[in-house]
Amino acid sequence: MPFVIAIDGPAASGKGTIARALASRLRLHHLDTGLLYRATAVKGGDPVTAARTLGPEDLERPDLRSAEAGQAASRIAAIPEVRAALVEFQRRFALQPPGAVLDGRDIGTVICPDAALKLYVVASDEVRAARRAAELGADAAAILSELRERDRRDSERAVAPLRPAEDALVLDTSDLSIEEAVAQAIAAAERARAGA
Ligand SMILES: Nc1ncnc2c1ncn2[C@@H]1O[C@H](COP(=O)(O)OP(=O)(O)OP(=O)(O)O)[C@@H](O)[C@H]1O
Ligand SMILES: Nc1ccn([C@@H]2O[C@H](COP(=O)(O)O)[C@@H](O)[C@H]2O)c(=O)n1
Repeated sequence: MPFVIAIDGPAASGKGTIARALASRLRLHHLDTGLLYRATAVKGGDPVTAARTLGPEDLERPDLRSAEAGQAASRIAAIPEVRAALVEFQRRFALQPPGAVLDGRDIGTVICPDAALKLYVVASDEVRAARRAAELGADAAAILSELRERDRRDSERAVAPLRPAEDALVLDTSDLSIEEAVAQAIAAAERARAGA
């Protein structure tokens, strides 16, 4: 049985940083599922067709990480047919041996409800905005309102809204360095692997 770790949480909380480190440390595959929604939005045209025809080249575009792509992604992510078009790929990815780490918004609740470990990564709005602003070289106040708008849309949508799975472990990274946050996640993964 592949070892699957589901990581969810609001924008810029540190999900991807933790997911990459866990995958590298535990030698698991990693999928940043937000990229699928960003690529669908940036591809343009009818979003359902874009999601159904997404190819590897769409995931390599240099403009996927922008704040605009994030906003556009959260709009098309509310369309049930877009989500449905992306489910199968994510589930197949998760089942590759020896296992995988997937990060997103609905991994623990919808995509991989049987994951061995579910982490819900959070940080205060201000900390998230400061980190993302530093990463993009952008203004923290503008980023703060962009993150809040995106989180609200992601939490309020009818299908697969952003929320912690009932059995998720909440990891608040507000006062943790990257090394401290990763260490806590690795400890949780080792407990899950040992069946504790
Ligand atoms: N514990 C931490 N301490 C300091 N900086 C951090 C920490 N965790 C993540 N970061 C930084 O915060 C930024 C956002 O982190 P990351 O991209 O991992 O978040 P995310 O939740 O995956 O974002 P998104 O929702 O956009 O996919 C990055 O620049 C990352 O280096
Ligand atoms: N499992 C997921 C992953 C992402 N989304 C939507 O995509 C937007 C961009 O995601 P990032 O992780 O790259 O910031 C996000 O705001 C969500 O709207 C999703 O719905 N489900």
